[in-house]
Amino acid sequence: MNALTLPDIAAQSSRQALPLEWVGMCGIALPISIDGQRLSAKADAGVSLDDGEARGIHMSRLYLALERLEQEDLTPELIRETLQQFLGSHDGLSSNAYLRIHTDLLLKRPALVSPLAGWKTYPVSVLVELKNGVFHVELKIDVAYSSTCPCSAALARQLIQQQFIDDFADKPLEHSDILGWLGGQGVVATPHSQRSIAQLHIRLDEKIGRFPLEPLINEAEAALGTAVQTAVKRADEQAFALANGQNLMFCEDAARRLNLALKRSDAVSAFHLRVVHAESLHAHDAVAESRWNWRQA
Ligand SMILES: Nc1nc2c(ncn2[C@@H]2O[C@H](COP(=O)(O)OP(=O)(O)OP(=O)(O)O)[C@@H](O)[C@H]2O)c(=O)[nH]1
Repeated sequence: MNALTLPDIAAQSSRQALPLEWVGMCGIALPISIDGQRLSAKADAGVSLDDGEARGIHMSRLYLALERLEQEDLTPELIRETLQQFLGSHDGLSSNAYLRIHTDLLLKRPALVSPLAGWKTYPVSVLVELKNGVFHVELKIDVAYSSTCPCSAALARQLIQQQFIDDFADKPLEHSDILGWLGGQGVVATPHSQRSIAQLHIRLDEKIGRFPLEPLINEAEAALGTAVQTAVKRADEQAFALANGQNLMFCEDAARRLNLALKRSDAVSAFHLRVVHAESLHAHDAVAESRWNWRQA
């Protein structure tokens, strides 16, 4: 037992009386469960420090309030209660509470044709705040997909047409010759495509009871049509080539497709999305953004 009283610096008065918008801890290791899946997460937990005279907040009280999140499945209601606990333990000091949880969701995805499947990770952040008594829940989800440039595809087709003119200028058009030509030397050019990423920042409807991560990812991937694959045999790769050919996309096209898909979702009340095409034509990226009902909280 320590005979001396432990100094409590946080309880002292601040020399510069000034409120602060956010004070807390970032990068706290936290095991969580989402829909029964155990995940490794990092949490950023904070409150406002409204009392400008107070030297500091009580970090340990926020840290300890996170304990419940490792014991129960993560839901908006559980997080709301955690934020209320943040504020309850900072009575007179704080009126706003914040929590950000960053994790990688793991989903098993089937191959396009063969009876195979494999795992994909989706970086996900759950961003919540209890500000002026109003509870906001947002999700950030990254979805990777392939985009084939429609302009490049048209230019490649034109070169193939030119090759056809050159190769068949003085020849009768025989079915077997054309078939062979199409499967070989005729296709002289291919369009460029790139691995692309859709960064979805979604504000959830306040009535939502669970985090609809998998449904939102499925809707985004369906809208794009070219989600990156896991287990791939040649039959799957051929189906992927067809999917790319049927879904030629500029970044603007991808952003518009996602906009329409998210607007259809009952779970979504607002969004700000960003698509990034890591161009193979350029050393820089092609980027488009789209917002709906979006106001910075
Ligand atoms: N406020 C604040 N605390 C910090 C910081 N860095 C480390 N800490 C430490 O976080 C620890 C926990 O703070 P408190 O929650 O106030 O700890 P406590 O006084 O034992 O707990 P309570 O009795 O509940 O107030 C303290 O030892 C602080 O020194 C900082 O930048 N700000």
